[in-house]
Amino acid sequence: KESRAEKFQRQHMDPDTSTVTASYCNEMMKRRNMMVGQCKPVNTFIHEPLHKVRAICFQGNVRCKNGQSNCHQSSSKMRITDCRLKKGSKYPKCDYETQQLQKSIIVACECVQYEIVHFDGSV
Ligand SMILES: Nc1ncnc2c1ncn2[C@@H]1O[C@H](C(=O)NS(=O)(=O)C[C@H]2[C@@H](O)[C@H](n3ccc(=O)[nH]c3=O)O[C@@H]2CO)[C@@H](O)[C@H]1O
Repeated sequence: KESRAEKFQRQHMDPDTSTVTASYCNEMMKRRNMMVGQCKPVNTFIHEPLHKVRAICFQGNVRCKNGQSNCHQSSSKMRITDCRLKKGSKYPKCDYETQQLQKSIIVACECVQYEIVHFDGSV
C-alpha cells in the first residue's frame, strides 16, 4: 500500500521539469493517476529537488487549513505548476489549465521520519 509520503511525491513532486507546456497538467494529472474515479479539482506540482522540499519541514511553522499545527511555509519561493480543472470539464474528460508560478508553499509534515504527507497550499 502507498504511504502518505509516497502519495505526496506521486501527486506533487516533479523535480525534473523546469519549464512546462500548456498540456503539462493534462498529461501529468493522468500520468500520476489523479483522474481515477473523478477529476481532482486542484493540484500543484513542485519543480524543486526533494531534499529542498523536505527541508521545509524545518522552516516557518504555520497553522494548517484543517487547524492542525504541523504545517510549514517555505522560506523561499519555489517553482511550481498549478493545475486547475477547467469550467465545464466533465469526468472522464478532465481538462486542466496549466499555470507555472514561483511561490512560497505550505506543506504538512509528520514525525514518522519527519516526512511530508500533505500539500496545504501556496502564498
Ligand atoms: N495538517 C495535516 N497533517 C497531516 N495530514 C493532513 C493535514 N491536513 C490534511 N491532511 C491530509 O492530507 C490528505 C489530503 O489529501 N489533503 S487535501 O486537502 O485533500 C490535499 C489538497 C492538495 O492535494 C490539493 N491542493 C490544494 C491547494 C493547492 O494550492 N494545491 C494543491 O495541490 O488539493 C487538495 C484539496 O485541497 C488527507 O488525507 C488529509 O487527511
